[in-house]
Amino acid sequence: MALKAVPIWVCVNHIRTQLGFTDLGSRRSGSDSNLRFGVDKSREWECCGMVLSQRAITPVEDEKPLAPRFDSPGGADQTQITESRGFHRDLNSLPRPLSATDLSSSTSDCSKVRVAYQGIPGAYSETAALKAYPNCETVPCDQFEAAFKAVELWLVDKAVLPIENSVGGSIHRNYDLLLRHRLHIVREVQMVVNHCLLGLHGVRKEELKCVLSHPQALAQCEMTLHNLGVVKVNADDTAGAAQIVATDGIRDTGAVASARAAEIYGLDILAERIQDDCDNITRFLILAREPIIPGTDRPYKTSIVFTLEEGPGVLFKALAVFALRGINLTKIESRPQKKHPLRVVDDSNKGSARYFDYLFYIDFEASMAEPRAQYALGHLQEFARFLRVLGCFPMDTAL
Ligand SMILES: O=C(O)C(=O)C[C@]1(C(=O)O)C=C[C@@H](O)C=C1
Repeated sequence: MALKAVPIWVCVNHIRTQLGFTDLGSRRSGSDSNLRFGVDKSREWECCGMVLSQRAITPVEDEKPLAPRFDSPGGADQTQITESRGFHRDLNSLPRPLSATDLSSSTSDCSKVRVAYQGIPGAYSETAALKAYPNCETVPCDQFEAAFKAVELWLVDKAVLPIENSVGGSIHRNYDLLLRHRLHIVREVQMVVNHCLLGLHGVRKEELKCVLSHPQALAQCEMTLHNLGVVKVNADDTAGAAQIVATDGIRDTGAVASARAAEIYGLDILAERIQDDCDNITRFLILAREPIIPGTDRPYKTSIVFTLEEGPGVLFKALAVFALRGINLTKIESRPQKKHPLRVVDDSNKGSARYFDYLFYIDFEASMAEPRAQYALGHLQEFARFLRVLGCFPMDTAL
């Protein structure tokens, strides 16, 4: 497998303190892993340096060589040197370093952004993409996996991913995808989701026998659908359900979807705001190939994932690194480690014990530009077996 330098490589000096740590097993300190109130600053910087070297190079399967340029007397030599190291062959072709202007423009001038989402036009994920980037071009994908791949293959700039809902809870599969892929969370979007019951023109809701929708949407309308006495049928996404109802033309089948989907697929809205909780909010993440440069100009959140050793109080210690620094946690999620779901711990007196092995996902309210966040992660690194920063991004405070 070839190694290829990605654009982030040139940004590393600008984001020294802000990026994630990966695979920290080999760096763990054998010394003090007890809680303490201060940390050694030099150590924090050291671990960031380690991260940068790991983040600078991403393995790719299909490296396309850059054409060498000989526009200066030293050009050929320079090209040979960089080629032999397997890095950039042409330093002039490197992307320019990101600046604070890039960060602010990425949220305002969105005209050329292409955003992949799972579903078809009219899906809530598409609306979330348009909320984040009002002038963006939305690109439908059949699966979430395809949306991730579209970003990785440079077919689109970003992907939007529903991650949790105020009624249905976490979308676990999407947590797993975050870890499996190497994209960065660059933004979050919180959106009120008002579900409608849709049907063919002239149908009354009492006539419906069957209702199609995305499982999350069906779960969010559990009581309404139960009271209607309909059979719930899963569809890939809410807009896809509306499309099926429209194209199949079955009068006793409805869909739970958005008002926008009703308009797109020419269906009647039989009932509005049918979700069980009127404050039905879904949180979406926007993912990109490169992280943003975190600031302190507004409230930021940082998302991390880590694993811990087995033992009493380890999770307590992990969470205390934030509490000790007055950092608020907004989310904690645990997922099984799919490749190593069980950990065997040998206790020579009592034989070996088998434990479920977990990944912990945490969102905390602080920017990686803040020393307290850097210290907290340096501290966590002391007893985490693995730690990765999934992204640091502005909090969505507008609803
Ligand atoms: O099916 C859609 O329209 C989606 O965008 C998916 C999705 C989800 O996965 O949670 C998004 C928002 C709503 O919570 C319901 C469904």
